[in-house]
Amino acid sequence: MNKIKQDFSILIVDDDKTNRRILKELVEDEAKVLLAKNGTQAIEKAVEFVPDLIILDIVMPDMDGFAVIESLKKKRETQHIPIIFITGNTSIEAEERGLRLGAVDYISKPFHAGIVQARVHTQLQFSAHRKMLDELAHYDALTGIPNRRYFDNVVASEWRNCLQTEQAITIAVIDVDFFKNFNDTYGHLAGDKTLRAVAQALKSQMVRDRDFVARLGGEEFVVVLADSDPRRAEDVLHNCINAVRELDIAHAASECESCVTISIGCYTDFPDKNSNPLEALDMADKCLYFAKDSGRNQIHSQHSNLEHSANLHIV
Ligand SMILES: Nc1nc2c(ncn2[C@@H]2O[C@H](COP(=O)(O)OP(=O)(O)OP(=O)(O)O)[C@@H](O)[C@H]2O)c(=O)[nH]1
Repeated sequence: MNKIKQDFSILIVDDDKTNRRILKELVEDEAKVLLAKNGTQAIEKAVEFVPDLIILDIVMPDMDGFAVIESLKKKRETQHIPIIFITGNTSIEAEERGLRLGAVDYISKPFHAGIVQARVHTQLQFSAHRKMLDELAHYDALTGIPNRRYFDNVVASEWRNCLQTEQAITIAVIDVDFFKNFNDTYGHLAGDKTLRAVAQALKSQMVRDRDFVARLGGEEFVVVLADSDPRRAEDVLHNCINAVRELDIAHAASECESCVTISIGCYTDFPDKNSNPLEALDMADKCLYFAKDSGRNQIHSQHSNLEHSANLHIV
């Protein structure tokens, strides 16, 4: 059996210290092991570390394994984590309940070491495939940053968060200036290299955990700044413009500068029940056209209920 080589982690949840130690020894060749001795600790560690697999005991004081799995399946950040029950409860009813609650496997104690290892190995292989599919589905192949699909998920969930917390959300659409001319002058491969460099420059400005940048397609990128003061959002976007200029990629065919630059359309909204992220994206896109019409290499920003609209030139 080939060991899984990727960086995996497994959370072992058992109230019995000896069981925790034995299980740890069985799986530690395949993955980094985290330990929890009760249900509360298990949930805390699952949320904090989001392990690739959880091995869960059922009979524990205070909170049993069924309550733990129910709680984990309700949380967005942990609901996808596969869970194997390992338990002394050998009844058919318990096994059926565990599987119906979403466990991927059910192993009875006393367990056979080789069987535990084989089943854990199988689940880690599934995890490896899931990760690969997730990568393909959510990341842009050229630049390595999140893609349009990932953006759609993030903006929808951040919109809901900001609606609940009554915080502002900023969506900014970013376009590389005169990129067709760039390709025509320097070739498509140089164009690809530039898109990768621009993506990294934008990513380097996403300094807070929730700051998000994705490639929308072609030479267009999008930034989401949730729970962010509009002034801070504008600062971040200024920094994006400067970071791209500082790449200092020659662009002899640009009609606004001698190096590669970007234009940004920025829309800030306080979400309410009548607004939605797609409309906000559309507004940001309209702002982008203003920025382009006004000479490119600049931000045009608008705020929904602040009656504020401005062109911010970068020198
Ligand atoms: N190298 C490269 N070029 C791409 C890629 N995707 C889109 N493009 C090119 O990006 C260019 C976009 O051209 P336009 O939409 O006319 O935009 P522009 O030339 O930047 O003009 P403005 O937006 O008005 O400044 C086209 O030439 C596309 O072929 C890609 O993945 N790699």
